[in-house]
Amino acid sequence: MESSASRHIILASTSPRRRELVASLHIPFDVVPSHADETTPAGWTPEQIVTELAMRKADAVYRSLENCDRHGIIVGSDTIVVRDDAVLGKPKDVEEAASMLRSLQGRSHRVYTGVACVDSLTGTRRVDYRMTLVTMRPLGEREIAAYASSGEGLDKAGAYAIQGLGSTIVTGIEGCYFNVVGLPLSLLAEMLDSFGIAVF
Ligand SMILES: Cc1cn([C@H]2C[C@H](O)[C@@H](COP(=O)(O)OP(=O)(O)OP(=O)(O)O)O2)c(=O)[nH]c1=O
Repeated sequence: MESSASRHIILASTSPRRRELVASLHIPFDVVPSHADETTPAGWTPEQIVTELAMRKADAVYRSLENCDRHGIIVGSDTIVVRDDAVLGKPKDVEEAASMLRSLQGRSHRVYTGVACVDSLTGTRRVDYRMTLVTMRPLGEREIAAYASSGEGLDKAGAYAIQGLGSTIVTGIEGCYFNVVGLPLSLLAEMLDSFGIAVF
């Protein structure tokens, strides 16, 4: 069996943000969306949720590529927003987006992203996560309604995008910015290094 995958990433994601972030590493990559089931049992901790879902996404692609000659490190990732003990995923509509924003404004919350890497040749796997603390300024009802209906947060955990118009409502972060956007690049680089792939 060959020891490690070639210098190539297979991104198990439909997210255009993750694609852009991986591109910034200048490592050749391609994208294979995973469509893994993203439900988890009640009572799981944020760390459990993001590490399990990141691995589910990478593993679904690993299994779909069996007996195929595409090789590389398969990368799966999952992001959630946690307010007190409530886990916020992506809102289902503008109304739910508004209610998420109402609960996040004027305070801090945590953003967790899990990252899983699976070597397509050996099946060797690793998973880890990062957490970033994000503070949002107070928002009035009119602002909440206007931002929610802009649609920017509809496909994002917590119903906002720090990298977009959401940048104007976030007043501070503690931790990795890229973790909030969906892929902590310093963690990914560390994990790739452990598979023998140096970023530079
Ligand atoms: C909080 C926040 C989240 N997000 C995004 C990152 C993730 O793409 C998304 C959370 O959904 P995920 O389920 O983690 O990912 P996804 O469905 O977009 O893509 P895939 O599962 O195919 O990889 O929210 C931002 O882009 N900006 C932000 O500020």
